[in-house]
Amino acid sequence: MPALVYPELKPWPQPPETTTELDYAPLAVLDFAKWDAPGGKEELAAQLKEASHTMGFWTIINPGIPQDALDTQFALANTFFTLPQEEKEEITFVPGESCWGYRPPGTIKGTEFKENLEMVNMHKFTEGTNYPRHTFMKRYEPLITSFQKLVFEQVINKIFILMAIMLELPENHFTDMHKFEKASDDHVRFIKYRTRTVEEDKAVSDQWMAGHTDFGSVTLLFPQPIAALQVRTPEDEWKWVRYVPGGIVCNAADLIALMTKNYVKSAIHRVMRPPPDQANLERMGIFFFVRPTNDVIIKPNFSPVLQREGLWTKEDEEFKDEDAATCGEFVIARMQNFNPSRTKEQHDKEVLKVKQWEVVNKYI
Ligand SMILES: O=C(O)CCC(=O)C(=O)O
Ligand SMILES: [Fe+2]
Repeated sequence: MPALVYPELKPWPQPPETTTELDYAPLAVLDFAKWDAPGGKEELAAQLKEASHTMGFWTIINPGIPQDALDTQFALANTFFTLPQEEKEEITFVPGESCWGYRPPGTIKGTEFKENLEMVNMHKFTEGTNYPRHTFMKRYEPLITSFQKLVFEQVINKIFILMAIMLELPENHFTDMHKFEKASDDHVRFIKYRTRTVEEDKAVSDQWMAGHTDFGSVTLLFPQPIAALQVRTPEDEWKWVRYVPGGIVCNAADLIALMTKNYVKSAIHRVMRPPPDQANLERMGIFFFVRPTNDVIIKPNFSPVLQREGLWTKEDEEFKDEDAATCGEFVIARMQNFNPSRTKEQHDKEVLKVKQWEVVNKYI
């Protein structure tokens, strides 16, 4: 058991669930225990079709990740954030250049207030990748990599198989574009949110992270009970994302939306002050940001579903691979374009052009 192999890791006791009645988003709950049952995959694909086309968010239960493996990752995150500041800052984000390593609390865009979060981004540790890593993280490489591989096999590959089924494509259509062993910007993020007083939060309209979309294909948020995440619904309302015990919250992101002509929605989401019974508790988040491999060309992917929906056009048919951007180029351009010290207004005005694609950063 990993926890016994690394006794020095400080456990992160998960706080109790909120008892506050919140205005929750109606998110589909996909039960992966049905995967091998007759018709199970088809049933799950139908659920994902509806969820990804409307909310862009869904929850997966019974994902096949043992609780002790999750507990160990939370303990790793907790131990990392209690390191002396200079050790955390050994590898630090370079704004406009890279987002690997640690990001200390910054100043909230356009204000004099400090963020209440710190984060660390860990690129997957695969052959041939040479991204900077903390000495601390290197010590735990086998633990980190075995967890990431397990999540890839048990959850990520299955999401992409379901997406292929729902779009009436061969099952390997999206899994061929997402390979753990191949170069891509797949990474895991740990975020620790500290509490703030009512007055401090009031000054920032209770917002802990501005509304945004994610850059890649899909993002996973591992189970944690503090209510803080909100999703922007198709009706343009903010709704809370409900914690489902053992459930992994998933959202679709920009690249999968581009490839499916926005059939799959890249949902805007944000993080807010938790309800009163949880507002005095720190929040630890562990995320898996999944991105296509660097060589994948960003282009509209044909699907009979898109065709029937009238989303497939003559231009899509005539799309030329030669002048198209790859996912590697796209992700680098977006990462370099992201400058945490830039104000929301500056970001909003900018349209980033990556070859044929135009992307607007949405910060709301
Ligand atoms: O803390 C959360 O639940 C969401 C964080 C998030 O959206 C992000 O890091 O992109
Ligand atoms: Fe996000």
